[in-house]
Amino acid sequence: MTRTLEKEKIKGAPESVYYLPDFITPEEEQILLDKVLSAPKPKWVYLKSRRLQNWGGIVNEKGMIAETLPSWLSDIFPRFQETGVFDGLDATHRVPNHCLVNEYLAGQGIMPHKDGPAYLPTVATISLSSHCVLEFFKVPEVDKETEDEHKQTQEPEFSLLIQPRSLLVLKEDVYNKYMHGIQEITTDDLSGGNIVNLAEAFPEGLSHDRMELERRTRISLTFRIVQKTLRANKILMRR
Ligand SMILES: O=C(O)CCC(=O)C(=O)O
Ligand SMILES: [Fe+2]
Repeated sequence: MTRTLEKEKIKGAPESVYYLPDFITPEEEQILLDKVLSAPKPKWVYLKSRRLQNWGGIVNEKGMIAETLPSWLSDIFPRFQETGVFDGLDATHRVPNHCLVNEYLAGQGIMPHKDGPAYLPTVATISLSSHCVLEFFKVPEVDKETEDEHKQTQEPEFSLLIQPRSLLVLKEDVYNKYMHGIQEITTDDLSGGNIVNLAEAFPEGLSHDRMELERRTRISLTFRIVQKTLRANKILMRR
């Protein structure tokens, strides 16, 4: 049965958040993990609390010098299309042209942030290997510096338990008006943080002895559409 985004709304979360458990199979998860982990060493960019790979090009303000995504990433596009992940965007932009791979060891995370105007406001994330808790903070329209100060003192407005093999889709309002982040901790307490999708994340039910979840290494694949792209040959000609 085809699952569509419309059926995957979460009670207690804004309209534009969708969570699809078991979007890929364990076999597909293993293939993706093997591909990520066998990428050439220079493909990894090391940050203080995670490492990442850019596929499709490097995004900057001027635009992205687009490279075709490898087939091990674009093989999932038909499933995105069946599910309607990128529907509603203008017709020239229905498939992602960029994939950011993030790897978090247990205890690593990402500061609350907005993904920003370089991308169209639909982002689709597939998770591999470990869960995480993604926290959402609503921000008034303020400049970047203020946002940074804002986050630490605030409780999240809502959180999502993101299980391995799931797909998370953030669109419109939640993309534009909320920041999202992952705390730098090794164990998640599922009874805190206002996690609104526990029923979806544990379809078989949640017993009390499972209120704490220990993190393992998590790899996430975040597919996005970069609006401004440049062709490599044009850049060379301008030099
Ligand atoms: O790993 C994730 O699920 C979130 C990644 C993220 O927010 C980003 O790269 O902008
Ligand atoms: Fe993000």
